Amino acid sequence: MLNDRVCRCARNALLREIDLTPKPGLVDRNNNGSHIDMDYNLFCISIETITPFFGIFCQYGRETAFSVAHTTLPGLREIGIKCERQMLAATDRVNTHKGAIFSLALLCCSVGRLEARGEIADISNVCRETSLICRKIIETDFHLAAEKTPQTSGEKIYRRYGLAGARGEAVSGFETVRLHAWPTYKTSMRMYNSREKSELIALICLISRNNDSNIIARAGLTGLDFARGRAFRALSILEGKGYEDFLKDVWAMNDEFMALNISPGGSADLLSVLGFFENIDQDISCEAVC
Ligand SMILES: CC(C)(COP(=O)(O)OP(=O)(O)OC[C@H]1O[C@@H](n2cnc3c(N)ncnc32)[C@H](O[C@H]2O[C@H](COP(=O)(O)OP(=O)(O)OP(=O)(O)O)[C@@H](O)[C@H]2O)[C@@H]1O)[C@@H](O)C(=O)NCCC(=O)NCCS
Ligand SMILES: Nc1ncnc2[nH]cnc12
Repeated sequence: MLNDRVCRCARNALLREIDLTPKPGLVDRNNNGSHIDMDYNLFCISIETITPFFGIFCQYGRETAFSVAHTTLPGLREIGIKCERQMLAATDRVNTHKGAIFSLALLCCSVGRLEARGEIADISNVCRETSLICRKIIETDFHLAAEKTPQTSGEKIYRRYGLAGARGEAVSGFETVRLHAWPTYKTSMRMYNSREKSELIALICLISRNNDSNIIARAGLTGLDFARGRAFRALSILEGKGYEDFLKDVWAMNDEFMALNISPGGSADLLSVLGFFENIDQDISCEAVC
């Protein structure tokens, strides 16, 4: 897959995420969720700003494909920090996609590494490669930096609760997406033949299972427990009463999350990861057929 196709896969995944409406507590086409500092247009500006970097992440993966995976993370992070800076410059310092940059950068780099070695860049291989790149990230970011004053939400949350947030998800090879949201999405696509309905069901599945550091940072473990339980309840409504009742309940969830300042930003990023999975899955099947 050419670097510009990888860029398109990542950009499309980010656009599908921001376009999905409703999304409890999150920015969408209808409202800004639990956010006073960002809206739909700002996310679109952010997406166009960071998109070119996904090709650079992929090219970096091609150039370091035969290096031991975890030794390439510092170099990838240097590019990621430049990308973050461009994002913050474009958004007047609002953090729209810090987590999405991290997750998608790893996936784009993994595509480059696999293709440079002549291996197929399917979901399973890309997730395994990402896990190998991040193999030492918990040790280096948290344990070796134990004396360092925690600066970010993730560092503070790990220090306090032992939950690894975005890093933990990457180390697991995006297990919450791979083992839960992606199968749920594929089943929903077969049942409803609707990408929008399937994306929303997958998002609620993610919220029900994800240890989202954004929720913890804003509403503590109590907020995380509430959000996960509330998402499970919406899924049980889907199973028991069907999609229309589920959708009504998700709109109610949005009001409840906003009242509690809950924003599942990490789950929104994992929905972008799911969109990236679908795009590379289709690209492979397309290449196979085309
Ligand atoms: C590796 C880093 C990204 C780690 O950053 P941090 O130490 O902060 O770690 P986390 O808090 O764990 O995660 C950072 C962001 O990742 C998203 N996230 C959270 N939990 C999960 C999860 N379980 N799975 C996946 N992703 C997760 C989340 O990002 C989204 O939410 C942000 C917007 O929400 P908001 O509440 O507005 O956030 P704030 O502005 O911080 O709060 P307010 O001030 O508004 O109240 C947005 O970022 C979304 O993307 C987490 O925020 C990082 O340290 C790093 O290394 N970056 C530089 C290197 C780099 O980019 N490398 C790329 C190649 S490796
Ligand atoms: N749609 C969204 N709303 C709020 N935070 C997010 N982080 C990633 N996507 C988001």
